[in-house]
Amino acid sequence: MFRMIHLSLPSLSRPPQAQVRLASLLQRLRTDHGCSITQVNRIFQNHVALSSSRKLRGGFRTFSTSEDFSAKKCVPCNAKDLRPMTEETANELISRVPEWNLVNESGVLKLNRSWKVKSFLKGLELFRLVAEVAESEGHHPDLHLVGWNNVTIEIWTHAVGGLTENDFILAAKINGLPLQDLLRRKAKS
Ligand SMILES: C[C@H](O)[C@H](O)[C@H]1CNC2=NC(N)=NC(=O)C2=N1
Repeated sequence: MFRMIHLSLPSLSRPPQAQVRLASLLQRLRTDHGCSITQVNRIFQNHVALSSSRKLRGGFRTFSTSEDFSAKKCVPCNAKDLRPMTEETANELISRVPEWNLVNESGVLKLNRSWKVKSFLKGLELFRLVAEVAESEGHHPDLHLVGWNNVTIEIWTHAVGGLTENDFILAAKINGLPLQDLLRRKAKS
């Protein structure tokens, strides 16, 4: 059973004091919330990001710092406590999905990446491979194929109007697809 722990988390942007406060906070997780040592260690090892939602007032979602996003599974987007992440958190995570860009489209944060494919049909084949991953994750990208060979994929969580960890998981899984044969060779510089 997933239990949301509402804690006023110290800002991690000022490491020295925050680390001390964080250590005592983690002690409180054990004493006040009955977390086991294993649970506390898992929270400590993970990057803890403040939820951007006022309603959660210091609630938090953890983003694994070590685990590769492609090894994770998306969660249903209709989960009640799902909130868009802050731009600060997105900027911390973007380096974990190489070749993807973080864009802010009229206030909505999205991930996007473009490819040049060999042909229109290869573009549709790329869409099919991506669609298989999306369907298995229950999380879907916006697909664009323009000028016959220019593919752009945008990923964001429509249910919350911004980015969640699901988007980074889907981007990482798309990075793992065998797309090489569909793509035009980069012109020799
Ligand atoms: C219940 C299920 O999670 C929703 O219908 C999913 C389907 N795929 C989705 N994909 C994306 N990108 N955003 C969503 O909000 C979303 N919602």
